[in-house]
Amino acid sequence: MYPPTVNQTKKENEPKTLVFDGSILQHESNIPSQFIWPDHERPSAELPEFQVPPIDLKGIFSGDPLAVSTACRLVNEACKKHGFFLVTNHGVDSRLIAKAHEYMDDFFGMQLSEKQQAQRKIGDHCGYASSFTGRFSSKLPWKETLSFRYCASLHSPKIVEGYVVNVMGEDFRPFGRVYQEYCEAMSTLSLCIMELLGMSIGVGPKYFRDFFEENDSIMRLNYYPPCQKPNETLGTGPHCDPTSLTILHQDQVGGLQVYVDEKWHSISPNLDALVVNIGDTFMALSNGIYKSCLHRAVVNNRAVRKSLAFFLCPSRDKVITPPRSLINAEHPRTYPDFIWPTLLEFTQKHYRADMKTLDAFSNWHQPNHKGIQENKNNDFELSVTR
Ligand SMILES: C=C1C[C@]23C[C@H]1CC[C@H]2[C@]1(C)CCC[C@@](C)(C(=O)O)[C@H]1[C@@H]3C(=O)O
Ligand SMILES: O=C(O)CCC(=O)C(=O)O
Ligand SMILES: [Fe+2]
Repeated sequence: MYPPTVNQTKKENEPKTLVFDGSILQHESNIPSQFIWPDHERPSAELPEFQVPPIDLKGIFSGDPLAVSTACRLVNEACKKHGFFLVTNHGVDSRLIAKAHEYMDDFFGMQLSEKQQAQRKIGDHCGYASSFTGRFSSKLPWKETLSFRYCASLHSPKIVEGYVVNVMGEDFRPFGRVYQEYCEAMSTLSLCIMELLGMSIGVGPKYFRDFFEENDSIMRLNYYPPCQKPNETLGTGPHCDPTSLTILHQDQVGGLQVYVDEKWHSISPNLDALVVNIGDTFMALSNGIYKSCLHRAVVNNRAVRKSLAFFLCPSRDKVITPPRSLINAEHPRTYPDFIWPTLLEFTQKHYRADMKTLDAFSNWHQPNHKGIQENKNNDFELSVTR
């Protein structure tokens, strides 16, 4: 049913994989060509700032009817238009967030050889990766990442802590504990936001929440070293997250940009706020009514930038299908039914996630799906002929 996995291994006559050592490359003015993005995708110097009203969750937690109706209206407007919003008074302990950022400095400040103890394997999404030099051949992101799998199911208690100790050793247990606690806080907040999304679109608090009670999510630490050519590179290229919902905390350096009204806008740092954006899987769950947010991250030539991204994903066996009440003449079925592991595998083995992932996946998953063309410029050479 599925095409053979794209050939991931480098052939012997192919150039040796470039090694991205941020501690060295951050001082280089001669940037390797693999990191240089085409003119039309490069960041522009001056950008309009996007004024987005933060949604105060304090009233939601207390069940204040006026606060709930205001939040539903703001969320509905934002998600129909561009797919992101900010939340404040979110209930996540600021000391936990600060600790998570501190531990990132410790980990990414280590020697490359030490970080590579947690090296991410080809086709897997967990572990340490330095700009995916072994995975993509061009438009490489200027970043190092460390990703964990988080499971809310009671069958996988302390999965993050256990993974960290397993790959990095017992000395890293406090490190693992902080991210275990951080993921638990993100999972709890995600369920509250899923209820809000359900009420805002008119299907009630339960329908969406039920997909994520036992979520099987991804936690990603993004570490962006300074770059001497910040207008020719990108920390993370333009994309929509293939996942369901992303809760992101960016540090005070700033660099997150979202695409709204045909223009890129910068999102100013706010240490007390969390950025929430709709991903492809939730766009499918909402039958295309709520939009997957197109965004990217730029780098700078003076300071390291860090962000903590929690990618909410449904239980592996849940079939992603919108509620019948969201399917009508104005909104016919837009995407096929699928399970998240299939879309995840598509992004890890066949298609570099970008702004057209869900369209490409729909076409690949259900070839007779009308009018959808995969992105020919994608990095993976799709081994399938259709
Ligand atoms: C399921 C995922 C794939 C990526 C991490 C999560 C959600 C976001 C995806 C990603 C960040 C989108 C841009 C391209 C990407 C390759 C990256 O720059 O990291 C994507 C992640 C990935 O495939 O590792
Ligand atoms: O670092 C950021 O601000 C954005 C990162 C991002 O979009 C991602 O990791 O999916
Ligand atoms: Fe993203």
